[in-house]
Amino acid sequence: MFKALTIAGSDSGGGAGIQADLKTFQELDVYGMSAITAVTAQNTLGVQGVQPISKEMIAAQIDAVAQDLGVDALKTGMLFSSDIIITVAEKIRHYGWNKVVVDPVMIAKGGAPLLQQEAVTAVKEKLLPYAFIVTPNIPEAEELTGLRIQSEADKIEAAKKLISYGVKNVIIKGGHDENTNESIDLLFDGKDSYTFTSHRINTKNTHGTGCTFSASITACLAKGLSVYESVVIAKRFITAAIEADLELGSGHGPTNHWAYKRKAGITV
Ligand SMILES: Nc1ncnc2c1ncn2[C@@H]1O[C@H](COP(=O)(O)OP(=O)(O)OP(=O)(O)O)[C@@H](O)[C@H]1O
Ligand SMILES: Cc1ncc(CO)c(N)n1
Repeated sequence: MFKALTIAGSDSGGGAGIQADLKTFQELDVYGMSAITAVTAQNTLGVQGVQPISKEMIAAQIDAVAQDLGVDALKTGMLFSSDIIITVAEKIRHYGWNKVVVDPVMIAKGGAPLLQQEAVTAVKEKLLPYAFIVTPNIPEAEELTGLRIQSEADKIEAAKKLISYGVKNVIIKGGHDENTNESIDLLFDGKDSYTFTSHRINTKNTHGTGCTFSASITACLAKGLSVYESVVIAKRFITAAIEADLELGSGHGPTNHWAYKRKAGITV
């Protein structure tokens, strides 16, 4: 039995955040647990409200899981404020967790802020030193490094800068690079870089792609796979989920979390 924890925000619409993470853990045969950092009122059209949870309650959720169930790997998603980031980083340090996936969530697809601007420094200084892998999209990598990313060489430069903050591995996702008909993710382990390429799927239903991708990596790390192997599976999982996207709601619809398992011929 492998167990994974997500420390992230709730998306009432079910396509991103905690809900996407738990669905992904389940599909990859990993027992999922959660510590909710904020509740969002959200659907495919946008974010209608955000209510952060107190840092005491976030700490209590993490302690409850750590002290009874145990954690093989964890991911962080929406953390919203510096206070929450510091609380989470302190718990990661306290429990000595090292399979830590940091998805530096900043802005929802519709443009709503999920991280306060003044909290970016806390992500860099307080959280990234504990990250085994950080999974920014291109705008997030630009914000964290202050660099412009337009080419593969730029991605490597940005990844090197992120490594200098104490992260072990970096994957810069290519979902936002609409200049190509491919979606290219670049993994850098501090020494070598590897690219993971899929054809660009023409759909507006990409709500929660980043959450789903980082949750897949977390589930695979929990099972004991290497970072490279985990990214291979995560890329297959997210590509299948976007290919079989769900036409739900009238905005950016969710991806299909059960597509990967169905594709493998596993039906219940
Ligand atoms: N249109 C697409 N076609 C194929 N793959 C895609 C597409 N959009 C995103 N991806 C893949 O989905 C994963 C997540 O990338 P993306 O850059 O969309 O993350 P994100 O912006 O953090 O997502 P989120 O909307 O959850 O914040 C990556 O593996 C990326 O290559
Ligand atoms: C709660 C939450 N976390 C992350 C994202 C990013 O997709 C979102 N839209 N909502």
